[in-house]
Amino acid sequence: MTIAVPIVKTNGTGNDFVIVDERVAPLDDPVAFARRICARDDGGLGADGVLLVGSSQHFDARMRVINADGSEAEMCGNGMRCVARYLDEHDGIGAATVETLAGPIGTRIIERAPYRIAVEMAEPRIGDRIVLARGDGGAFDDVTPVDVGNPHVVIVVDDFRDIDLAVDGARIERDPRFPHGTNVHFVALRGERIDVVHWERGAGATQACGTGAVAVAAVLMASGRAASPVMLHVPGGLLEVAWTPGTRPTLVGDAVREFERTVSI
Ligand SMILES: N[C@@H](CCC[C@H](N)C(=O)O)C(=O)O
Repeated sequence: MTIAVPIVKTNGTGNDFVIVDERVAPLDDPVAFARRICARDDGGLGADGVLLVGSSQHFDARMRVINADGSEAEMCGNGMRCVARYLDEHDGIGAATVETLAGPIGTRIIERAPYRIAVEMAEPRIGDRIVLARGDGGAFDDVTPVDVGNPHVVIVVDDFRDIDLAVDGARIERDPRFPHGTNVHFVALRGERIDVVHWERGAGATQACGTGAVAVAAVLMASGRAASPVMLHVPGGLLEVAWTPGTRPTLVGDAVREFERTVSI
């Protein structure tokens, strides 16, 4: 039997998602759906993941995050802005609290034309600095694991020419030191300017990663290399993170609705 599923294609700073409102169209097999719809060739729409919006007993809604490879993530910062816009447009909720596997997350619409949204993220837990081997026999010596509800490593390098994102990112994502896999962020500091490129667990290279932006900002602030609020230049644009240790950080960025349609599965 073929089922018609209404979807919204959306992105936050270029990190792109397919939203399915499970309150309207529950999916039997979200993993298979994500793998098919996220494929950038082979007949898919192309996306970094699927965001499932559902009802929550205690909060305004629930968001589940299924990566392009079908794995489930605890949280997604850019995706949360897209869901916040969806809840604003479809449910009339401008300030939502959304249940996730990383706990309840608060959202607030700052502007609507164009959409600019603040997300109150989970407080980052910064691990001890470690060294990781590079593919060429050298080492990355400025590596910090950070938990933002989902796992990240922040690697500061002198120059992006020193890395091969696909090779180094994929290897570190599966390094046995990170039993649940990890998102990987390479950071280059150029005076006041902070550039970041991302390799996401379950999705590969992405234009932006919101939880990753919080991880990067937290590491740079905690080590005295940046002060709040931090502006991060990522491939898809700019992300802003404000944080005072001991509180929850705020991530601010856009939320773009690309198109809505019904797909048959
Ligand atoms: N793009 C996201 C993070 C999505 C989940 C991630 N790939 C994981 O597996 O943890 C963001 O904006 O935070």
